[in-house]
Amino acid sequence: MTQGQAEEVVESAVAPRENEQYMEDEEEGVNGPLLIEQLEGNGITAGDIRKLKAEGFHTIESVAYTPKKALLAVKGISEAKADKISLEAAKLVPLGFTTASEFHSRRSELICITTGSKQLDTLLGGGVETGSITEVFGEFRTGKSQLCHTLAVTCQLPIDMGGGEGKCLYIDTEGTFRPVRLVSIAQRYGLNPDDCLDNVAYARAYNADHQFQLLNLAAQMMAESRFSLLIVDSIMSLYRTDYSGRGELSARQSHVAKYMRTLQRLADEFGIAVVITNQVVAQVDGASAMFNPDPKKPIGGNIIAHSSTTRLSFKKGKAETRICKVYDSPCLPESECVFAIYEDGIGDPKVEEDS
Ligand SMILES: Nc1ncnc2c1ncn2[C@@H]1O[C@H](COP(=O)(O)OP(=O)(O)OP(=O)(O)O)[C@@H](O)[C@H]1O
Repeated sequence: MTQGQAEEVVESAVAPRENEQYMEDEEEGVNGPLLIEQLEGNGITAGDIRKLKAEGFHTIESVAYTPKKALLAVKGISEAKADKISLEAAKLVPLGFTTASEFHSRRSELICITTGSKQLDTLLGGGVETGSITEVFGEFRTGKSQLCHTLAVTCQLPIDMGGGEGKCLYIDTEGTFRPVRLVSIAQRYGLNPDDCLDNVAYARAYNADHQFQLLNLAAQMMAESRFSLLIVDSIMSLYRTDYSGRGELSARQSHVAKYMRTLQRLADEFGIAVVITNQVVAQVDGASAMFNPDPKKPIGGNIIAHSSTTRLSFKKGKAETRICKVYDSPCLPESECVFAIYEDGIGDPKVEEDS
């Protein structure tokens, strides 16, 4: 890439919220979510809006998608007011039936974010899909965090380069985020490393409750500027330490369910891709444990299984190579591919030259 091309890429990548295209989109009201302030009027006051925002409702979509019970839980919102808010939100956010063809055309507009590997992108039907949750699970050193680091950069690229033209929000529960990795990856794509780092909002989560509270802040930030990716690396590690033993299992799973539901809501509301990583444990039950010499399964049980849209299993390969298998997906076959981890992020394995 020439210096000129690189500058062009940097210019059109994310930070430019002021970018003309974004402004045009905003003026026409396309693409972005509807800000909660637009609900004011028709008996809904600025004070009501403030109360909703304090509880993490920053868009009209967020109130339209939430159950009435959650609106009633907002301090100072009466039953009549909750009904009014739901009614007004439903006028602006489509909640009814649509035809399959209209849904199909909407889905074809979904952006996929490149993983950095052509083979992995092909396996995923273009890359990591926006509007849904992708779970990546595998043993330690299988490249889960490396993929997250690569996506944190590629999500900032222009759409025609496989990006999402948005910033990244990175929730790190294990302290494995390394900004220096983003610098090398940014250089690979000709992005300015400083801009690239500025476009990643990073938070270290210290316990499961804090991990949840961060989503509230995330919603606020997403309402204020364009994000295309939210990463949680890794989803279950704090739950494993904060909830121990069978006695706390039910409380843990209900907290996880609420967390996953909020992630999906953010994906729907802001059209972002959500990527979560997960650990694995030895599988001691079932047929696969009998026939597989080293069976492993992701943790989090049915809650994680049902709320992740696409589930990918990572395994170690030779040297820097890793194997990705589609474990569960609503539209991808159960196939696999090989990718590799390099200093400049995820890529395709180098073809060995014949000697
Ligand atoms: N700068 C780099 N250049 C090339 N490979 C790297 C670099 N940094 C890390 N790796 C490779 O990435 C692998 C670690 O991957 P990653 O950190 O994504 O693991 P993980 O699957 O997230 O594991 P864990 O569950 O322990 O966090 C290591 O095997 C290492 O060889």
